[in-house]
Amino acid sequence: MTQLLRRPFGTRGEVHRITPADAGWRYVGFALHRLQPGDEVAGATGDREVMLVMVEGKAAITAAGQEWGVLGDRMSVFEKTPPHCLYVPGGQNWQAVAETGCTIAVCSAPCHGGHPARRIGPDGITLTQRGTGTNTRWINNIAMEAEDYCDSLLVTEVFTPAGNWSSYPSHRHDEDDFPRITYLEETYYHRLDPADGWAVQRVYTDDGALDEVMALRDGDVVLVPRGHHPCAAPHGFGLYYLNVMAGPRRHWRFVAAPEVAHLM
Ligand SMILES: O=C(O)C[C@@H](O)[C@H](O)C(=O)CO
Repeated sequence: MTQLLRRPFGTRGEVHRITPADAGWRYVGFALHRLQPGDEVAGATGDREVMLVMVEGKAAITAAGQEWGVLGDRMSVFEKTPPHCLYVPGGQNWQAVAETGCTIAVCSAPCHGGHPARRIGPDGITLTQRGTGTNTRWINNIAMEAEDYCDSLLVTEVFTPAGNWSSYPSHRHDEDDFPRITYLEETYYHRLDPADGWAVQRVYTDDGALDEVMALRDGDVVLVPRGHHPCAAPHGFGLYYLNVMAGPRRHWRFVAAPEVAHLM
């Protein structure tokens, strides 16, 4: 069975690489680069579209035959300011040269050639409250359904205050039966504040065939191939994550877990 919890495999350069082949699924790819000033990273999109997310720090970006200047602003995700991102369609090259220490996420999914390269954020991304009480969390929609920037990628950031839950009430999006539910694979890139903290994510199906409860550390990635996927941040530790979802259609429709359906 695919290992769902992925620790970073390095501290500089590429530290995560999730490919569909490695994950045992068909759509979502996720890589993460941690660069020092002057470091370079480059890629070719091929038959996939890519969303470059400046998670932290600044880098000069060239992509799709254009210079996009220095992208990035916040030096810590916990500043909670909106991210600078760049959408790069299939069949293009991209390159980033770090201006400061920086963390760049490369979110990818199959493309159909429908969208041009473009900057996304920080303008137009507004931190928005979702949920109430201890289920309050704060969302930066980078490219969800309402943002028609991509062929198949859905990308969002979530800030879960210490002591709260998110991706909750538990829900799944693992069947292709639109409009009731859509099939979307998903990755979570997790960060903790302070960084020596921890949080918890459970990935489980209604029949219990999949049921994993994972202790998350700063910088971990979790794969959600199916099932419900709630997160909890303990008192004292704020949780940030970057979600990437993709599937055969670009709609996020989910079904609640039976035990929490009344909370929806
Ligand atoms: O609402 C949240 O707390 C985050 C979720 O939207 C998350 O992106 C997810 O669970 C997607 O299915």
